[in-house]
Amino acid sequence: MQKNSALSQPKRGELPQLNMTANSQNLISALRHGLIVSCQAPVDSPLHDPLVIAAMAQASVNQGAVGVRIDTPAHIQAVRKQCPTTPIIGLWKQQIPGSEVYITPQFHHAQAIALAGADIIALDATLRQRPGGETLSELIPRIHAELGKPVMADIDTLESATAAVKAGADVVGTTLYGYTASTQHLQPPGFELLSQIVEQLDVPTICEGGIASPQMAQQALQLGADAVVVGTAITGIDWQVKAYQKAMREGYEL
Ligand SMILES: CC(=O)N[C@H](C=O)[C@@H](O)[C@H](O)[C@H](O)COP(=O)(O)O
Repeated sequence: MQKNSALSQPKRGELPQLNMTANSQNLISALRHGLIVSCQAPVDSPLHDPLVIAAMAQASVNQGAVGVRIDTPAHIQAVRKQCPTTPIIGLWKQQIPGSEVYITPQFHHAQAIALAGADIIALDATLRQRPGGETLSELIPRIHAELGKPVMADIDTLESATAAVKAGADVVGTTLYGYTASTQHLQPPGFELLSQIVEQLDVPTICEGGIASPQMAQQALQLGADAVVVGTAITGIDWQVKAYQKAMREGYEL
């Protein structure tokens, strides 16, 4: 794997001064055609613990994951400590009253996850109104200029992907396909959306959401994804056990 200078660690509380273009390119090539494991857990789960999340991240890296996707500053900090050179896509899920945007909604959330050690800042890049009124085309350049970090735009449609690229996103991800009012009738993974982005936009694209088997991850690459994020199918014990339980109970009661 190419040595990624962007991943060298700044001193605590410091943000690195980076050449954004070189930084983004290094990161994208470090992730190329690889598996990124999303190590997250529901807040009411015993797995929602920095040490547990860091152990899941380390286990993923040991088996060949090229990066991890991590929620909250505390978990990012723990993973950064455990896996000093692993690319971390960081986010911070925050529900803000009156807004549907919850993945890294505002600049100060991006700043907190950058300081915690994230290499790439993932944020909601749907066309929905952001809390605080900051637009995507203000937020992304601000993250570049003040935090020196590339941005992964979590989109739901081709329109939002196009707007994100125009706003300066370094990578787009199909993360929110199926999770917004305009896409809730659709079932992830967003393979059709992925194909449209690959055909129509010139931007590195990550297939994320609903990848439930190695074969599906393979299919995403064949459709042109630059990398694939898998969460629930690998690290989602709570969700998986619930699904098994439900299906078995239903089958038994029939
Ligand atoms: C929609 C949303 O909030 N997605 C989140 C984004 O970080 C996570 O809850 C997902 O687990 C992640 O996107 C990976 O997807 P899947 O777990 O389906 O492999």
